[in-house]
Amino acid sequence: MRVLLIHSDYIEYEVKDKALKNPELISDEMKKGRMDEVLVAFISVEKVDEKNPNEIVDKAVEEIVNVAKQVKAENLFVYPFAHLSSELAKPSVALEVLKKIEEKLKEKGYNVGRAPFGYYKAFKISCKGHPLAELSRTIVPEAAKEE
Ligand SMILES: NCC(=O)N[C@H]1[C@@H](O)[C@H](n2cnc3c(N)ncnc32)O[C@@H]1CO
Repeated sequence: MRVLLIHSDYIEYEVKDKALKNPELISDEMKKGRMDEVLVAFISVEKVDEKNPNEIVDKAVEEIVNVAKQVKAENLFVYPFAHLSSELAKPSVALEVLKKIEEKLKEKGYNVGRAPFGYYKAFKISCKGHPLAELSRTIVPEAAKEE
């Protein structure tokens, strides 16, 4: 999994078109969204993550929470982003992983938003620009490390 973390004044998105034959079913209210004072996690779920999705979910949550505590962010935004890797997991696995990350972050008490999966989206983001405002993480299952 590749994660790009941007501590932002805001992020806003608007769904434009389907990017998959069967994108995530969404309500009209999910077609646009905005979150303020937010740590945005752009996430590419990778093929190697299919070896142990649950482990990847837990590791991603741990990484995101660590950064959220450092930048004192209470609002988090999970953004499906297929552009951080050339070896992507299949959409069915990726969506489940992203949903579980969202769910576990909520369980930890954060306000969590998530952009719809399987769409082209317009988005605007305002990076805060402080030294920890732009971070990236690569997360791999333990099983993959032994190969
Ligand atoms: N910016 C627009 C976009 O990325 N759209 C992507 C994601 O929303 C989602 N998607 C598909 N596979 C993945 C994956 N492995 N990881 C994350 N998202 C995925 O499906 C769209 C087409 O790839």
